[in-house]
Order: sequence, then structure tokens, then C-alpha cells
Amino acid sequence: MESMDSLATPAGGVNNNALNSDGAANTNGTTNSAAGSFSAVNSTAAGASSPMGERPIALRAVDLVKDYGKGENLVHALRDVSVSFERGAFTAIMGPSGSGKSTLMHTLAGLDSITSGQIIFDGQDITDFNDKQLTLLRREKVGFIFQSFNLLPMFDARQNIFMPLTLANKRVDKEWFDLLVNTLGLQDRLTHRPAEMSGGQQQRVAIARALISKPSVIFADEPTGNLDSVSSAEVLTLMRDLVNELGQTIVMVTHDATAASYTDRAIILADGQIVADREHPQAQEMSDLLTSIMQEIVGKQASAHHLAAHSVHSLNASQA
Ligand SMILES: Nc1ncnc2c1ncn2[C@@H]1O[C@H](COP(=O)(O)OP(=O)(O)OP(=O)(O)O)[C@@H](O)[C@H]1O
Repeated sequence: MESMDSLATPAGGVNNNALNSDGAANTNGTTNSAAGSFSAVNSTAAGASSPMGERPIALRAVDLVKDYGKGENLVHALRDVSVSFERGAFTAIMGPSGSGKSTLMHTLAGLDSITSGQIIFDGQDITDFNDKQLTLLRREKVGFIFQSFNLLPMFDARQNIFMPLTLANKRVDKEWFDLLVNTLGLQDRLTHRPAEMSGGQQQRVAIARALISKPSVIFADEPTGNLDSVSSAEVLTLMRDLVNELGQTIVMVTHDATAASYTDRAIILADGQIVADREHPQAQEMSDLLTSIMQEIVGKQASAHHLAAHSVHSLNASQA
């Protein structure tokens, strides 16, 4: 098995290499979504067709540290994480439970404060942003997709999609709304409330809601965690299309190696650090990698227990 050290990329797993936008779709074997396609959209800002090495960076973390608690309760959730996310790339954040995936996503999205380090969002250093600035950043530049959809049950699909604009007191771009609705195949669902829709349909509404304000980055937290395999594939294909055809930047936390295979790149965290960084991840490769990382963690824990037990035994023996 590869050691964790050898799995890690140099300099904290950062890489500014361009991702091959063509290869991602091809190697993942994804097809155009049944629901529609974004081909009508101008993708100049996308960078989706940018040659290798020329994509701008949408989001960057430098030496990011996040601690929770104090003293005995101190937890190092992120330990000096440095990573860049290219504009127009679809990136998966993976890792065992408790490895820091949510913490990384929340800090990058300005939802959670950091202990030290720096976060550069769209060229802006948001590290010292106050609450008001962070609220504005989240409203204007960030879209969220959640495992549990988080749609408001008393509102229909149209009202849910409009919600970020309603809250920000902004006008709806009718053309953009129509494009999203057509592309996501929601034309005949707009007057339905969440309870009247399938999980896949609800998640498509949530994707439209995340996109309505044209965010710079979309953060998706286990977006297929509550979906069956058919709906998962549909949602992931749509997300892939958003990246390929709109140049949307998406950062997705997932446990699912198949979901990761739809992305351009997968980063694996273990114990608050990046231990692997793969372009064009394949499902089997990611599954094997995660298994080996878990085995390494279990092995370390077992030897720590063994060491502790041995120390206690030696102490008892010396006192006898
Ligand atoms: N609010 C908090 N207070 C104290 N510790 C926390 C808090 N949030 C997270 N942690 C700890 O930080 C570490 C990283 O947690 P995090 O939720 O980011 O991991 P994760 O990889 O997203 O886990 P999971 O896959 O189970 O959601 C864990 O040890 C967790 O217990």
C-alpha cells in the first residue's frame, strides 16, 4: 500500500495545472443529460475550452488551519491545507468521516471562521471579512446544494428557485430562469411543492436555486446522498454539463467514488490534511485509494493503542 506521505502532492497538495476539460467528460463516460443541455449558453467566461495551464483560479486556500475547542477538547480539523480550485472545474472533496471535508467546504464558502491562513475568493482576500461582507459574498458569489435539498416545503418550485433573489431583493433575469428551467427539465414542475416531487426533481430545483444568482462557485454537500442510483446519475450528469457548457466552478463533498468519477479532480483529506490529489478520477481508483487510506488510519490507531497498552503494562510492571 502507498503511504500517506507518498500519496500527498508536494506543497500541500496544491496544483495549478489546468485540467483537461475534454477528457473529463469523455473518460467519465457521461452523456448529455436527458433533461437538456446548456449548449445555448455563451461559455466564453467558462474557460471550459481553455488550453491546459491557462485557467484562472476561482478559489484558493493558503496554509488553512481550523481548530475547534480548547485544551483537552482541541480538535485540529484542518492542518495547513493549501489548495487551489480552477475556474470552470468540477472538484470532489473526499475522505473518511471526520477528515475535515465539511470544515474545508464551510471555511472556503465563508460559512465558518478560520484559525489561521488565508482564503482568496475570486481574487479577493476574504480572510478578514466581517459578517456583513461574508453575508454579501455568500449571497452574490456562492451557490449551495445540499444532501437534503433544503427546499422550503410551503413554496412551489418556482418560488424556491427565486428564493435567493427574493431574499436579496433582486430582479429575476427571465431569460436565465427560462434557460435553467428548460435545461434542468423543470418546465412542468414549477407549480409543484417539494412534497409533490421526486428526490431527483427536488434536487434539480435546488440546483436551479443555486444557479439563479449566477454564483462564481457552487458548493455541493453530498448532493446525491439521498438519491437512488438513477437520479444520482442524472443529477451528476447535469452538474457535469454545468461545468462543461457553462464553465461553472463546482466543489462537491462526497463519500461516493462513483460520484467523484464525474469530476475533473478529486482531493482526499485524512486527519485534516490533503493526502491525495487526482485528476480525472475513476471510480475504482478512488474506491481503492479511500480503502487504503482508511486501512492506514486503522493501522495507525491500532499501533497507538498497542503502544499505550504497552506503556501501561510497563508502568504497572515497574511499580510492582
Ligand atoms: N463544531 C464543531 N465543534 C467541535 N469539533 C468539530 C466541529 N465540527 C467538526 N468538528 C470536528 O472536526 C473534525 C472534522 O470534522 P468535519 O465535519 O469537517 O469532517 P467530515 O470529513 O466532513 O466528516 P463527515 O464525513 O462525517 O461529515 C472532526 O474531528 C469533527 O469531530
